[in-house]
Amino acid sequence: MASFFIVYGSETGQTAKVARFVERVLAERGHSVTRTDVRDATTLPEIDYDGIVVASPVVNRAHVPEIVDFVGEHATTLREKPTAFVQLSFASILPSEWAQSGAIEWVDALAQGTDWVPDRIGLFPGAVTYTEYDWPTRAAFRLVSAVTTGDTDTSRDYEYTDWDEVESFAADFAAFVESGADAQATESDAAVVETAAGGGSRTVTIGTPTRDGTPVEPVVGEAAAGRARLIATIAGVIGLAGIGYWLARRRRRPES
Ligand SMILES: Cc1cc2nc3c(=O)[nH]c(=O)nc-3n(C[C@H](O)[C@H](O)[C@H](O)COP(=O)(O)O)c2cc1C
Repeated sequence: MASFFIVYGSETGQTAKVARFVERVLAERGHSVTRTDVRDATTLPEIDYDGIVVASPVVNRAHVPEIVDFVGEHATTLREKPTAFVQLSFASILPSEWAQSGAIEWVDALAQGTDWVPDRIGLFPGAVTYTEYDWPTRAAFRLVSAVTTGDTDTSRDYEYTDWDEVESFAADFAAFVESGADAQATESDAAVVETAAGGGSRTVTIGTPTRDGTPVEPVVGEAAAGRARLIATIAGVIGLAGIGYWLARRRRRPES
């Protein structure tokens, strides 16, 4: 029996759900598991576990700040132990190459900032939980969804996480820890690639971007697509005006 520590951050609950699921997979293999919401833990336990799982969604192009702090604080321990990092994002829902490479770049940024390269990395599609969002977030996700997944019914939530893939990932990490960190990736439906980062090798599991694995065509009507384009154009003009204003102010500001 090995001991595992799972620490996660979650804004709207999907990563918490994944953390609970990973806990169950590990426990079913006979391991002892401690699972902690990074925000609930007033003091984090001294980490002395055989394997550590860190999980975070991407929110506004970054991981949950408390998770980043946790990794920074415990980087030495994380470098010495078998570790897995689980990332949930909207980008991983999308089959396009830019979205997929963007998803791994967030992990690269975390690894570079903390000098920690997890042994196993899982990039999984998250969820769009319209019913949990405030109206600006709901509107933003409706717009993004209109031009990507087509899932724009804001009266319900959309879960894209493939639980079989998360199970394979958790089982693979368990096998890795059980065998003294020598195990190779097990069979999985998800793409598993070996890459080098920061001088070490790592195994990245890339969750299937859509429910059935086929690229999604934007399933929006012409009118909706036209509205989305108009809003995007207005947002772009406002953004550019903001940058112009900022530059103008900077130029006028006297050198100190
Ligand atoms: C306010 C907000 C900002 C988000 N920003 C991003 C982002 O920049 N990139 C991305 O790929 N996904 C983004 N997402 C999608 C989340 O990563 C996804 O919904 C994930 O499942 C959320 O996990 P959680 O429920 O554990 O918070 C964002 C979600 C929210 C609510």
